[in-house]
Amino acid sequence: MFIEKFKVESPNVKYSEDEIESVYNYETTELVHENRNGSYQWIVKPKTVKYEFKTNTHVPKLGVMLVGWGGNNGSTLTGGVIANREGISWATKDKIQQANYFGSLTQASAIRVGSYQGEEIYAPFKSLLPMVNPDDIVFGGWDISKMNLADAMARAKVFDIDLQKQLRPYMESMVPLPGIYDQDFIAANQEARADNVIKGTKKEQIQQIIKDIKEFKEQNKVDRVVVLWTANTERYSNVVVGLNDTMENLMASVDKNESEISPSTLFAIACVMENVPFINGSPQNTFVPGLIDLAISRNSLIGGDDFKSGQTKMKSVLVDFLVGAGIKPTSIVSYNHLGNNDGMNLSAPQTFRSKEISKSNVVDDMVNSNAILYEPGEHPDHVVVIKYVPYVGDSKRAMDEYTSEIFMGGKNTIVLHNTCEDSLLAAPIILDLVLLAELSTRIQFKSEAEGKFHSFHPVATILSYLTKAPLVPPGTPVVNALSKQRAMLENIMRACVGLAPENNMILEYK
Ligand SMILES: NC(=O)c1ccc[n+]([C@@H]2O[C@H](COP(=O)([O-])OP(=O)(O)OC[C@H]3O[C@@H](n4cnc5c(N)ncnc54)[C@H](O)[C@@H]3O)[C@@H](O)[C@H]2O)c1
Ligand SMILES: O=P([O-])([O-])O[C@@H]1[C@@H](O)[C@H](O)[C@@H](O)[C@H](O)[C@@H]1O
Repeated sequence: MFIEKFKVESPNVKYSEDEIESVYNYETTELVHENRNGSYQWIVKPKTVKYEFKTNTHVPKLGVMLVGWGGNNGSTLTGGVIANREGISWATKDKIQQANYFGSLTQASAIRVGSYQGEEIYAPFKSLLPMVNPDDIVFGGWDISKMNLADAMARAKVFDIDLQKQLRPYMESMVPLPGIYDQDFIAANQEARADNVIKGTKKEQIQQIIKDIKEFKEQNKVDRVVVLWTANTERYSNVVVGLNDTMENLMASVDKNESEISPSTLFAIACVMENVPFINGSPQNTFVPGLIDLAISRNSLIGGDDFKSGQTKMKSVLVDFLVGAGIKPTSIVSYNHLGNNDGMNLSAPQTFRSKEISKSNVVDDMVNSNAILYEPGEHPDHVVVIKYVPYVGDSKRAMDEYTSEIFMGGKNTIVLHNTCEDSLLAAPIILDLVLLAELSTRIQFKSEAEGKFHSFHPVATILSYLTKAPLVPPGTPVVNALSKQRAMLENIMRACVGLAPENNMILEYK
């Protein structure tokens, strides 16, 4: 059975006008490696740590500023939210289609809250904690192309024509602010698009971005702003001692107008300086060490990298299943072609390399979790191929082959074919990223050992379910397995309302 909402009644949860307070017993373990009776043993000690959470329940009016607003993802998300907000339906060759948020974890997935009279009871994921209603989001942003959002939507060729016609009046007045264009960081084939750029030094560009954010916030009377990069994939920035390895060096490099500071890092600096959450939806290393340093020093949320939308999302499920089942993936080949502008930008070796990295590292945690299957340092052959084929447009054609070793020397080969508009996968993920980033800034918590409440670490690991290459605080583990990432997110939100993690034991029926 499905219920729309629920309230937790527990001595550990208190609802007030301004916040939800919860006390949560975090069940974990402590390991020791000790010499017992002359031989070293691993001892696992269950440990309970008491945490307190406070979630501010005042949901802000949220402004979302997209870098790359006029792109396929940016125009598709903007149009999709408008269609949902206005209740637009449109004719397709099959039926009259209603707007929906399918593909969004926060808007279209469910959680199990328990059982009632022998029936499993589920509720919307978004019913766990008060979240921004996406219909209320005010969109804005920047693009190096000055095309308005209605024309950009037509250029993207993602939405059905009848939908585009109905959306055009809402979108044609939306014009992106000038972006920061640096031909050294994206493919040369993007130059023709760059007719809407901020001139000046890198420092002046940062100051302009800060000014844009302040004016957007004032003009639209929004309470909070989240900035998300859905602009083109850049090449990796060189990380150099003295250039961008510390926040002092990074800021000094900006003052010296150092060429190696990328547009995405400039946007990130502006956002950190304004304490505006910044999320990187692309694979490049926007978050050079100096930027991470700066975000931590100012406790300003940063998250990324690279939306996890299709092939990689599937990979982080399939390899988790195989390794979890004791089957040994030995060869993974991920090929796709697509014909959108992203594909055209990725046709350059330096920008493709950024994507190849983010798409290749996604199996590391799963492989490293099982020494029965893999010797130290052993890993599957893993190849990523992306080709640009203009004719198919945004309709990405992904083909994957997974070969594994199975029982008694057997081999198993799984082949997948996956076709859909890439932007229809990415847009709901962008929505989740900005909604969860905003929510996480309203949560404070502390353990029994800590004197005062604090926010999550500014490097927002909580967003990892939505990214190919999760950005994590230095020295902390990267988890890519999709089920673990989703469970982490849901269970943290459950803890905020005093609910235990979903352990799927349902002992009551055993
Ligand atoms: N399924 C997906 O679509 C998917 C999945 C993962 C990651 N991504 C990443 O998301 C990003 C956007 O994808 P897309 O399909 O919308 O691409 P797109 O090329 O359609 O849109 C990118 C937009 O950014 C603009 N732009 C480029 N550099 C800019 C800058 N410095 N400042 C402001 N605007 C700039 C371009 O003019 C373009 O309008 C890409 O980096 C892509 O790799 C997409
Ligand atoms: O998310 P995913 O399907 O693994 O990866 C996708 C790539 O396969 C695609 O070629 C690229 O254009 C998209 O930006 C996205 O990164």
